[in-house]
Amino acid sequence: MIAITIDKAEVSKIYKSIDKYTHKGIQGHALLIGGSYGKIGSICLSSKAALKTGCGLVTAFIPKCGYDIVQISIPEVMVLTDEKDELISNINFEIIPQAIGIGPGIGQELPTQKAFNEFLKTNISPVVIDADALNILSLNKSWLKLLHPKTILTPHPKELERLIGKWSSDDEKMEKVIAFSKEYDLVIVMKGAPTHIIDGGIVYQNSTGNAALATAGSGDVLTGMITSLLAQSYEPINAAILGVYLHGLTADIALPTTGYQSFIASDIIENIGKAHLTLGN
Ligand SMILES: NC(=O)C1=CN([C@@H]2O[C@H](COP(=O)(O)OP(=O)(O)OC[C@H]3O[C@@H](n4cnc5c(N)ncnc54)[C@H](OP(=O)(O)O)[C@@H]3O)[C@@H](O)[C@H]2O)[C@@H](O)CC1
Ligand SMILES: Nc1ncnc2c1ncn2[C@@H]1O[C@H](COP(=O)(O)OP(=O)(O)O)[C@@H](O)[C@H]1O
Ligand SMILES: [Mg+2]
Repeated sequence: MIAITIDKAEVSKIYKSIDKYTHKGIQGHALLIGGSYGKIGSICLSSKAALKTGCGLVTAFIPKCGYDIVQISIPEVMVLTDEKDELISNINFEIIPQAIGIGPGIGQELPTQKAFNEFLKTNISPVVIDADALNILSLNKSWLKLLHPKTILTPHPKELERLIGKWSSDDEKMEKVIAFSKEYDLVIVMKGAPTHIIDGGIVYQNSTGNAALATAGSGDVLTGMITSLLAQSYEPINAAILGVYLHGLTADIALPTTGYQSFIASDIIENIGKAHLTLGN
């Protein structure tokens, strides 16, 4: 096993500054798929985080009940809706996104499981899989074979346990995740304090972030950030590394003004610009 610390020196090697003559068409189009009745906020957070991380265009695919919510809270984001009001039942779109993030707030209802299966069978874009989309995979483990190489999975500890089963020590957990990553050729963002990223036999350990991130929606924001970087043509492992680093850095930057208690997921989004500025333009 090779262990690498994700710090400023490591991230500077992969960071791409913005070309003076770029335009929104070149900056990449990210599609965020998720949300259900009562959890539209998750996709608002992911979509806004994607835009603030630098991709040129963002579309959210949500159930109908979220239409006004997303359009009013983030006018920069385009919206496509499912035919159902309260959940996603048929993931159907004509745009060609450079990256897709799927799962925040999507729920695990049977029609949503079916829609996710159909999506996995037909999708051709690089993907980040999070939250309930991970839980749906755990309920249907044979679908793991449908994932393209280097698909990014972003489980928190409970989601990870549902995917790979229980462990009795940190060493055993790492062994199991490495084996899982190798078996399906996946990039695993193993969220926690600290977050590790596992790509086969290489384990990256993040150095940014703090307990202020223990707040609702902070993972939804991370999904938007990594999807945005994928859409900007970062290789999957580099999108995961840079996304996790910047996400943690926002909390380190904000902490002196927010303290741990009042920091919320929107504060991550507010501080993405300052985090970027520590690396370049
Ligand atoms: N505003 C919105 O719309 C929001 C919508 N959201 C959406 O809600 C959906 C459900 O997602 P979810 O993660 O809340 O539920 P779930 O998978 O059951 O996991 C919870 C359990 O996991 C554990 N656990 C978690 N972290 C851990 C850690 N670091 N370390 C250790 N344990 C940890 C812990 O288990 P316990 O320790 O209690 O056994 C906890 O009870 C999903 O689609 C998501 O996107 C949310 O993002 C919130 C904002
Ligand atoms: N104590 C902590 N220290 C550092 N990072 C944390 C801590 N608690 C949570 N995080 C980070 O916050 C995020 C939480 O993700 P997740 O549990 O999916 O949140 P949600 O589903 O509410 O959006 C992860 O990136 C995790 O690493
Ligand atoms: Mg989550």
